[in-house]
Amino acid sequence: MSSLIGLLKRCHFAFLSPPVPSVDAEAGPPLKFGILGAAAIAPAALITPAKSHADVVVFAVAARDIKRAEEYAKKYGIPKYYGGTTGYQELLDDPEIDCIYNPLPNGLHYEWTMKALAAGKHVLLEKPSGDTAEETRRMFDLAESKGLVLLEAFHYRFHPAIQRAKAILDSGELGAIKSIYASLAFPRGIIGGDNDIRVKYDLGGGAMMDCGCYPLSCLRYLTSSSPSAVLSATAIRYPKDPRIDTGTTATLTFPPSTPDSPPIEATLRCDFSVPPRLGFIPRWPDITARVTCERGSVELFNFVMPVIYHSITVCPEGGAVRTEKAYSFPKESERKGEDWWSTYRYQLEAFVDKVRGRTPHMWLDRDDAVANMEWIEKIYDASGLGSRPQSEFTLPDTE
Ligand SMILES: NC(=O)C1=CN([C@@H]2O[C@H](COP(=O)(O)OP(=O)(O)OC[C@H]3O[C@@H](n4cnc5c(N)ncnc54)[C@H](OP(=O)(O)O)[C@@H]3O)[C@@H](O)[C@H]2O)C=CC1
Ligand SMILES: O=C1OC[C@@H](O)[C@H](O)[C@H]1O
Repeated sequence: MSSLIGLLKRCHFAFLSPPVPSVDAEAGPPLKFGILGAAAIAPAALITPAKSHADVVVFAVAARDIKRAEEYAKKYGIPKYYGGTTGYQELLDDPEIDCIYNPLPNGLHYEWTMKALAAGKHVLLEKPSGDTAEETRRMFDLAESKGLVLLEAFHYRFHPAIQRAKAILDSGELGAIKSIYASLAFPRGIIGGDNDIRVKYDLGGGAMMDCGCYPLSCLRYLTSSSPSAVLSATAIRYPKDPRIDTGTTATLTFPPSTPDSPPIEATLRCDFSVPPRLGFIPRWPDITARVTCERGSVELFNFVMPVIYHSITVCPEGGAVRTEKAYSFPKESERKGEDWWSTYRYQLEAFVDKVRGRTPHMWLDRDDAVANMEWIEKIYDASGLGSRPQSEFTLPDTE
């Protein structure tokens, strides 16, 4: 019962009504964020987390349709909105705005991140960072040349749960990693629909892009490396457009985790449309990272949305099985956070720290973002679907 109450409390504060910090009269003006597009993810990923961050104000939103922008701004208490064909650019040109949140479809990440950086704004960029690794390289080149912060929003990495799982692996308690499995798979009907950006090839759709980027990133994080090869990749093709995968399963190898151990065998699974068992029994989402080591195993259930509920099950060979939870960091680590902080709230803390010149508790850098895109492309190559189309956009003064 107490764990159910805990879950409800965490969800309430994380996604509905977070505690609002008191105003610090000494503090300077907060960072002003603008949102590109009236996107479905923005309330969870930025608007609500911002309410509990004293140094953040969601100041403006732009949508292609001004009415939609106005309604969205009103609904979420955003003071300013832009709309129409010039709305996105007007938002970027607003001199009051410091940071841009880019939750546009994947195929538009590159163009609008380049434009945002060119306008001198820091960018929190939704995952996956672009359609190709080349796009990702170019975005980071521009950010670096302008001294701006650019972060691929792999929010799960900022949460204590995944960091605890990695710390267990890194501690050596279980020995070298032998094999690893990571999955983000949803039952049919939760995500998608024929008009969803996820099934639009020209917008960078596909399950490997949308969901698969997480287990890939997770495999890379937990093994502290990138794959050495894709052994196999099988895509379930979307009947209405066979260039789109609604699910992909890939087997990969990773370099050995210790000098005298063999290469790691890895399996990645992603799916946004898992059919019901026997055609009618609904399935649970599979949001798991499972690692088998020389002397035991560790499994993190729900590495993507751990604030709702997660469990870290450690099975040391010959020892007692234990289950850990990590909703916040241990007190002695002096890291910021509360049990109800979502992955997005932890991420926002880090992003603001970086913009303010402080050292964030966790960061994902250029190499990480580029490597993830490279291996997404390699998995698509191996499944026969090929990369999503690279943007044809060129920024007038920089290319
Ligand atoms: N971090 C996370 O947990 C999640 C991240 N994401 C990522 O966020 C991004 C957006 O996802 P989501 O919010 O679900 O998507 P939505 O479809 O809700 O939002 C995308 C936005 O893009 C704008 N847009 C601009 N051009 C187009 C176009 N040609 N077709 C469609 N939309 C267009 C729309 O804005 P307008 O209002 O101007 O019409 C729309 O609001 C993706 O990159 C996705 O991978 C998604 C879900 C979860
Ligand atoms: O980023 C995401 O996280 C969870 C999924 O629901 C979603 O499709 C994806 O875009």
